Amino acid sequence: MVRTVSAAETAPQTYAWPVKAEGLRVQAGRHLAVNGLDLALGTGVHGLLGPNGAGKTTMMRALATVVRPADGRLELLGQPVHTRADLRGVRRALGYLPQHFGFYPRFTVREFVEYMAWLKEMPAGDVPGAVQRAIERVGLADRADKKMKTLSGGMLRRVGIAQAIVNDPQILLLDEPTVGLDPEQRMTFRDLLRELGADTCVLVSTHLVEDVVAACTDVVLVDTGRLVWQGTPQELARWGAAGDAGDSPAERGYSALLRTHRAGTR
Ligand SMILES: Nc1ncnc2c1ncn2[C@@H]1O[C@H](COP(=O)(O)OP(=O)(O)OP(=O)(O)O)[C@@H](O)[C@H]1O
Repeated sequence: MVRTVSAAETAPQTYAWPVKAEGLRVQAGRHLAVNGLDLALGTGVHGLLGPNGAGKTTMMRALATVVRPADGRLELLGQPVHTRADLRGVRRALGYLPQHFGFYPRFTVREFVEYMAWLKEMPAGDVPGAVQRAIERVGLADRADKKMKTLSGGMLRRVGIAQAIVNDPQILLLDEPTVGLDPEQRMTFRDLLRELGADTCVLVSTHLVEDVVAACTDVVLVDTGRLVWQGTPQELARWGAAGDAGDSPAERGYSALLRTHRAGTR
């Protein structure tokens, strides 16, 4: 299949970071869930770690432009999105799997992914091929014409990943994509992540430190709405000591960094 290359893709890149946040503050209801976040993300797979309530979902929602920041700066693909700018161009280049995504249960997998491709304003001629490829990449080709309501939880999650990648996004945001995936599918998904990270800025939130070690080039650790630490999975593993909680060097590194951060903020 020959993919149509948009003008945006051939234009010279004028920004240093696909994602750049400075002093970002984002409300979740009345709560300031992201509270002064500084972050720069390049091409690659960034694993977003942090305890429950750290602000990961709220941060993803701001990056996906579904919630406007309360304060600070946020630039996506070099374009400020914290202002009232026209976001259509940026949104066309985004892929987003929310923590909970809605769908019409009577749609087939193919109809749903097509519908999302249409919402992302993909050229009509590109849609059927792109949809088929996205469905194949998540291993659901044999279910493509089954209704969404007949799928298992793990399969639905994979449809969610398919809709997020259908437009070959430049920024891909995946909020807990591996929830409900069986071990075999998690391995396949890690391969897909590595493949996508070659030319895309991928941010993937998870509670599974082992997934981050296996598939991410970079780790982003957040707590109480702020960046605690950023580095490679190998550096994360070096932070842990024998007394830290966890079953692997990276899990112990995670515990050690959070402990140190919390001691410093008390
Ligand atoms: N609608 C809301 N109203 C008030 N507080 C909220 C709302 N949504 C989220 N919060 C609070 O904001 C904080 C951050 O929530 P968020 O869902 O972003 O965290 P998270 O890191 O994704 O957590 P988890 O790992 O549990 O998914 C939490 O303290 C949460 O209780």
